[in-house]
Amino acid sequence: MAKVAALKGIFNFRSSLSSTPKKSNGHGGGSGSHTKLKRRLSLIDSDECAASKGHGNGFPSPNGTINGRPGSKKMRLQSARDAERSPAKGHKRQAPVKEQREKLPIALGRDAIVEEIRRNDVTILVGETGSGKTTQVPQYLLEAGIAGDGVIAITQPRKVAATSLAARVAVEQGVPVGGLVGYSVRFDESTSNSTRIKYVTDGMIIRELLSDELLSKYSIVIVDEAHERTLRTDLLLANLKSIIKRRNAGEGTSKGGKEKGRAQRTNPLKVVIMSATLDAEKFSKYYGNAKVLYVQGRQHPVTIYHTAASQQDYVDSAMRTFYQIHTDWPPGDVLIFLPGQEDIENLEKSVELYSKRLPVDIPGVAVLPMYAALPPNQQSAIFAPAPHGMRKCILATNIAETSITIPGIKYVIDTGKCKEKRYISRDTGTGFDTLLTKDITQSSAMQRAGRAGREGPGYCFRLYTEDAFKSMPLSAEPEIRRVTLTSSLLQLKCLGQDLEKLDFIDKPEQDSIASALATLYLLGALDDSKSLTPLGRTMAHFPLEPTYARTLAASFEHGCPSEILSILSVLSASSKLFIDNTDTREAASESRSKFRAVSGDHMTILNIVKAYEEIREGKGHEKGKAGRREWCKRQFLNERCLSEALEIRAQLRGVCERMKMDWTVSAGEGNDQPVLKSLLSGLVNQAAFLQADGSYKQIMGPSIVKIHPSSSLCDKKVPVILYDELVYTSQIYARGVSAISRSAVQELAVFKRRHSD
Ligand SMILES: Nc1ncnc2c1ncn2[C@@H]1O[C@H](COP(=O)(O)OP(=O)(O)OP(=O)(O)O)[C@@H](O)[C@H]1O
Repeated sequence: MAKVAALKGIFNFRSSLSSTPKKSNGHGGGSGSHTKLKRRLSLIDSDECAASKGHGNGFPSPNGTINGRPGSKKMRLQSARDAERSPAKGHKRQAPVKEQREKLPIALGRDAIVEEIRRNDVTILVGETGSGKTTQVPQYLLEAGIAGDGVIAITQPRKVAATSLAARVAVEQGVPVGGLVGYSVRFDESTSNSTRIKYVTDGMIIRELLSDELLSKYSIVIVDEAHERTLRTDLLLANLKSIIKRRNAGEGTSKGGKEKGRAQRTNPLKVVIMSATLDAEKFSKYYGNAKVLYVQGRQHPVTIYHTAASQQDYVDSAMRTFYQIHTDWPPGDVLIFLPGQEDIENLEKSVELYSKRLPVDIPGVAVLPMYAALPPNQQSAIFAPAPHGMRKCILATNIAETSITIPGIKYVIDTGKCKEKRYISRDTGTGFDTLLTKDITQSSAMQRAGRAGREGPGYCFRLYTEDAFKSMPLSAEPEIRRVTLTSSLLQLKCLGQDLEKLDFIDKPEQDSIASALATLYLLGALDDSKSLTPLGRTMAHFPLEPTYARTLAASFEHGCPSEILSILSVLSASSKLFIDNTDTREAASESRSKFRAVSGDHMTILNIVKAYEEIREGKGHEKGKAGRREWCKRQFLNERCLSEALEIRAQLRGVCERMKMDWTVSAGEGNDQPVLKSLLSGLVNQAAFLQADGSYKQIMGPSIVKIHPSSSLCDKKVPVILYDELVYTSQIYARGVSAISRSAVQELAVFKRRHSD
């Protein structure tokens, strides 16, 4: 015990975390160490995660309740205490899956849910996190025969949720994944003719619309986590609305004359909208007053703590809170929510550093990062049990916020921050998305807390005050109102639909629509009458942003798809290739000089990919994974980016093959011009002329930009540049820069004249 006390001294919890509890939930009688923690944290009871809560939280009123497993507050606290008294309980052997299924709160409402969905075209189902919506509802519907001969699709905003849910439901059904239960996510599918329950990302089902506009193979589409309001979910909701009208004999809503209509139906569609934190009324109205069902209760309680004062340095607070849990609390893994990769990497280093200083009688820590840019095999590592005797500490972005159950998680630490995509408009009428760190919403906070308490009682430590929680907006602004619509507009054009006319739950801004139209016109995907061109149709087949899809299409004209695929794969990876900061810039530049191409950064990227491939093939001195990592480190390159890029490239090559486009064609060693011309076709909006004072002026915009110090062209003066992105600091910098030829500039000038006529 003396050792532990000394350890706490090292971490020196802030006074804001050391204040007296504001309000106790009454389960303070546990171990001495637990009492100490309570003194440091302001302890409040969780309303939004409590077992029997059905109202008072801004969500469902009990009126529509069809099911309940209403544990009293006393009962909940009792079970939490039990867990603390016998720490081993957190790791107890799970009951057989059949028993687990029957114990879920949703199980009591099974018949009522099935009956309501049988009777209605559209049903909205709201139930607490962990009540069993996502895993059970599809199985109930299949077992009740409601799906007929069709497939039941369950959409998810994220890949990892779709694949892990399919795995879980396959276990529950006692079948292998890809048989009765399957999944389909970007570039990865596991289904067969016998698949009847299919977990699918919202992006994939939108893509399926391109080949089957009525989604005719599905008899039921369940839109899960609808509260997230991703752009793709909103697109799907709008399409489902019109598909129901067309497939269900023109009735469209869940009310009125349906019995008569039903007799004439051949292949009707049912839609179920689900979430734990949903504005049910809004969705109900949107679907013609669709029926709303509430599933009350959660299987295990989650106790929530807020800090007494706000935390300036959330990464540091997360680290201290983690070690407080690790040294004081019973066994159980910890999930920490952070906004992005950079914070995750920083915290990973700190947690690992301190774990080496733990006294011998304190268990070790297994730190696992979890963010979108990680390769799938590293993402799935979080689902494996911690090595014997260790505590798992998962550092995640909001990729782990909804839907998933991570075995072993008992504690959640919520920093209250996330990254949100936002559209920055330009005066040219076009714009781009950028990621901004911001405070989360109440809905996110509840979802994050809901990742604990899935296998037993859980605890959520919020690194923000209760007042801060109360002043958060209930849910995020729908993506359709804040991100660029270019990609979606292109997909809709392929479906023969008009973004302006589609019946969205929230309409997009006129400016965003105009900007998306302008960009697609510039890229040649639309003609003067806003109609889709054959080029636009080809572009839509590539799972790339339209600018890059245009570049790829152009590379086939210029005879260099092989090179362009390598470059675009790096640019499409979720993390940056160059590890770059002011301190190491000179050393990095020197060690990378051997890859440097005269024309600039794009050809340099190509040289790096080629060198990395040789290392992977074992041609260098560096062997194995560790050797590759060491090689990258020496050149200040990010290995994660390169390995992800090779995966992306393989997937894109597959798409080209399916479209009978020969991606093996190459311009040949040192032949930069075709590659740069192809890039210019896509990045037409991202070019600038040299000015007399050495700065550059955008061709398609008003801004004066400088070349970023990290660029290989930083101290060169070239007549025209094209760039990947602009970075706003004290001035505007162009990053990822290449020099383009005068003839290419002339082509661009002609293009610009034509555009402004
Ligand atoms: N992979 C898994 N391993 C172990 N148990 C699981 C797994 N997936 C789900 N469960 C169990 O099933 C319960 C219900 O999960 P499900 O995802 O269906 O709930 P939900 O109501 O959809 O929750 P959410 O709103 O958070 O998505 C979990 O709380 C957990 O007990």
